[in-house]
Amino acid sequence: MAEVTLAGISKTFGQTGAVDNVSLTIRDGEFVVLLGPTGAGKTTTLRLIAGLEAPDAGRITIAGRDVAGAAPATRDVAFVFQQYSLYPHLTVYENLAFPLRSPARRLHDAEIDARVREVAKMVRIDHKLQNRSTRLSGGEMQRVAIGRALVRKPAIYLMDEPLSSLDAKLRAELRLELKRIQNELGATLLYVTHDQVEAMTMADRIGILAEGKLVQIGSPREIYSNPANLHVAARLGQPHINLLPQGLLPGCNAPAGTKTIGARTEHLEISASTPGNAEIDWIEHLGDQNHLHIKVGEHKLVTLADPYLAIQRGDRIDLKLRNPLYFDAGGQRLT
Ligand SMILES: Nc1ncnc2c1ncn2[C@@H]1O[C@H](COP(=O)(O)OP(=O)(O)OP(=O)(O)O)[C@@H](O)[C@H]1O
Repeated sequence: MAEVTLAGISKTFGQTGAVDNVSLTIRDGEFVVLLGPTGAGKTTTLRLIAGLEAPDAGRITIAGRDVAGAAPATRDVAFVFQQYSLYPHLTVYENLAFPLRSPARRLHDAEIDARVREVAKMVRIDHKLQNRSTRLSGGEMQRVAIGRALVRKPAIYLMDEPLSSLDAKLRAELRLELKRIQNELGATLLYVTHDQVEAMTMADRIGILAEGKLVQIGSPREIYSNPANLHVAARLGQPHINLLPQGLLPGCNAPAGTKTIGARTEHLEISASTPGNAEIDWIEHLGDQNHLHIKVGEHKLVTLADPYLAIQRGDRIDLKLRNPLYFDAGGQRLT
């Protein structure tokens, strides 16, 4: 595995800026997740590294080698796409073996066989090796697609929302497995998603992309607790961070220039009180937790609560802030 660097990479398509001056190092053995809304430039970044697009400006190195002008096949990367893209006429075994059969590799059949069986076990598809790839469930097909990337040991794995077409249960399962496999292999991996749970649970570092720019990069904890601006704060956290005007709630010590207060569940203190400064507008019961919808005058906010909290719709409460996040008029974080 190897380190991959992007230095000042930009790419436009006609009038559309897709990637704007992005600099990023994916360290050897690191799992980096690019998180951003649709159109943020995530896929384009992967395609630039793979050599499927050429940058307008900037430099990409893979294992220390400048890859400008190098064809995709010579870049030593493995790409997993959102859709399974398996060879339908081949068995699972042959799909997995395919990348190893290239004449340039000159691998013996015994070596290929050993590697295919090893990877099939890793992605837990070893019991279906002789099945036609079309006779598999969606989750199994995606395991094979991931396995087909893993049979090779490239400098970097590039994965573009590989779990997004699966149902929630399978996604959660494969998320864990992918992280385990990456750990076992010590693989360098750049993974694109717009799913914050995937980013939080798998990444060593998360890079937040917005309109082609890398707005912030850091560990999941850093990005969650220390967002650089409103955009980043709004990308992580469930329910979404509440954005309130300065002065609406008591209990904060806002620095000069504060325009907006960012309050997540852990930044809010609730106590039953009449008359109180807020009212419970609605309660959503999710089983293991409740979402409390709270009205403060004209403003509405949402917070998580213990399902055993003795509170009902229409109750008056006292709502106070506890070390919330502060943002200026331009949306930049103030500390
Ligand atoms: N081949 C292309 N031709 C023209 N415009 C393109 C092309 N590829 C991407 N774009 C544009 O570049 C911008 C970034 O696209 P990109 O696919 O990288 O975003 P993304 O973050 O991966 O989005 P998504 O989550 O929807 O996949 C978008 O505005 C998109 O329309």
